[in-house]
Amino acid sequence: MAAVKDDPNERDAGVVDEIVGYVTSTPPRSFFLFAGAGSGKTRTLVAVLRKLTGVGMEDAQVEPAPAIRFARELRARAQTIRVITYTKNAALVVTGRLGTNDLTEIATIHSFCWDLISGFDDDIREALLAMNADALQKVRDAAAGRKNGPTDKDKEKIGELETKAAALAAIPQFTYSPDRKRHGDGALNHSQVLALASWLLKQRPTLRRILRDQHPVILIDESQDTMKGILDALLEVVAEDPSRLILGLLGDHRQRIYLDGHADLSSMVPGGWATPKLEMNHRSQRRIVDLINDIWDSDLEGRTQPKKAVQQHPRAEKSAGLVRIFIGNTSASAEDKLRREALCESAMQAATGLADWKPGNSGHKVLALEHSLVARRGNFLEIFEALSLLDPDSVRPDANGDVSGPSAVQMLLREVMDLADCIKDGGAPSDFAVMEVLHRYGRLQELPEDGEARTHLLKAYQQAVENFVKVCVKPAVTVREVLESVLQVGLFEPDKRLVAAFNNTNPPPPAPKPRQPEPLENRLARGWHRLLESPWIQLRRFKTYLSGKSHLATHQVVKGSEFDHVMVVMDDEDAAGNLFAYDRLFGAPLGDSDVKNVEEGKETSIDRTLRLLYVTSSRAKESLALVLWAKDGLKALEYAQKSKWFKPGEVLAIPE
Ligand SMILES: Nc1ncnc2c1ncn2[C@@H]1O[C@H](COP(=O)(O)OP(=O)(O)OP(=O)(O)O)[C@@H](O)[C@H]1O
Repeated sequence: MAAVKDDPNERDAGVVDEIVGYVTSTPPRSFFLFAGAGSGKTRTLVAVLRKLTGVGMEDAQVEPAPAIRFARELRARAQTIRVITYTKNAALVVTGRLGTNDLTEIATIHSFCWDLISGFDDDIREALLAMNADALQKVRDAAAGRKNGPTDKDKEKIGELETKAAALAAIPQFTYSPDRKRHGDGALNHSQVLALASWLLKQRPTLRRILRDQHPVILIDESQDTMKGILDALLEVVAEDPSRLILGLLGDHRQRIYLDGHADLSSMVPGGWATPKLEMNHRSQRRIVDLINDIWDSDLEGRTQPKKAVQQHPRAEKSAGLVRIFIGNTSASAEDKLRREALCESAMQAATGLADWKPGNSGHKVLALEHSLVARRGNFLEIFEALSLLDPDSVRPDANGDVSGPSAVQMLLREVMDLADCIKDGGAPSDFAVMEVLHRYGRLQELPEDGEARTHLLKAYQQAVENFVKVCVKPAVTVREVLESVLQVGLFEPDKRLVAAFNNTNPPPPAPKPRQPEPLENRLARGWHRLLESPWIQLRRFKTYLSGKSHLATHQVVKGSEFDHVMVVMDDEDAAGNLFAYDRLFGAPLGDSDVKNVEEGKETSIDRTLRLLYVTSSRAKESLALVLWAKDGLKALEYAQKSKWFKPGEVLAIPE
């Protein structure tokens, strides 16, 4: 026992038992676990679940009696502990580490909410009708308030909502269609399911009772980003009978990056709750842990969020780490920025002596603020822009890994790409590999029964594959050229929209003027044209990016991940929108809306950007390069040199 107590790496060793104690004590206590970056939340969560359920603890020497009793009661009452994660991936990680455990259910908030409400079709209908009636009332009130009476738009909206009410009243059954594959009146999407669950939890005592009867403990990971509405509803259920439902919130307010979450969850935690804390950062070297502590602890003009937080400690053996910040003027051209960012990577290679930092090497992760900035850095901007015109929602990878590109181009991204994978180093692919791909997509199963026709088609396939290989290895080959070899004999089954676009020889319509609306068909026509004329190689790069395997990512998507070496590119000029403003963390004056928000005590761009910088910087285990393209590079450089965030020698100009 003494050894654990004296070991600085074990300063959080008692937290698991502390939490188990809160859950199993009489009366039990809900809790908020302050768990900072790299503090081992998942490990803590898994250890708590093991102890509470006894599953996976069979070899443990002494099992505390209250925990044994608690597990026995769960089983006797057919109850489970419910764990809500932020992403599907996080649910898989927790399930994987926990192993088979019939006393826990781990899933995302959407699954949790749907499990809770599915089957209650009458209640769902009533809730949807009530929400629709609220929306209708708002539009009617606004229309009634107009000097010249309701506008045509008001009338149209009122008509739409009335029609929707009639349609809702006629739906017998509701389903959840998260992947947007099922359509129809009764198909509910992500946000509807969340809104319905919080509405029903607030309005239906029976549902609250069912929840308590099924799950006496609900643990929510990443609670700082969990949708406000659901969290509020659950807090109300707990307040109604604190001994029958225990809520355990795991979170780090410094890492809140989505606007769905509560602005300051930690200060909303009810008085009687326990607030255990994890103080270790097991992930990063000391230099990085010191930096993120200092980032959070800074007094910046325009900051409204409190500095309240647990100071983190690195592991004893992680006493090193390297940090650099490179600063230049954002007026540099896009090409110049890319070239000079590569010089920053080389400078990191020289400073660390590691080939992982070689420009373009996948040993380090490059983070840009926006997907199109990533696409430019990854050299797939043309494809990215073309596909964004076709379906903007399907091209931006999210933390769930659910995004797979526009549905009309799936054949290119899956079948054709898999066939291209058979070509090794420009040589002819093996017949076996090609057959395997054709089989995977059902093409061999669909061959005609008749022997002659079958042989004929197989020969045509063979010829098409030969043409395909020849085209693919050509430098600068376009998507159109590659597609031609596939479409000629119908090697795979294409989407009708893809074929129509391929056969369309009309020139594309011109791009609209900035901020002018564009008819959908024009946008699609431009997207198709651009896609077909783009370099084929870019489609591969785009696919790698979508799958999360690229060495490039956006700032937001890497939440929860960790990498040995990280480069964070900060460029307000390039990033559309004014939610974030890195310049202002380095001495640039506040914007008008910031000044107004400070006066009103509301969140500012400084608050949001500071949290994002906290998240990105804390992903690095060994070394971290911050690259700032500032409006006034010289001023920002001077500011950074004086800032307590950096040590002498860490602040450099971006090499020319
Ligand atoms: N008790 C521990 N001893 C040693 N290593 C640990 C311990 N707990 C966690 N780690 C390691 O530290 C790293 C960070 O852990 P983890 O990813 O679970 O942190 P986290 O709390 O989820 O962080 P974040 O909120 O920043 O994503 C991982 O590599 C993990 O394996």
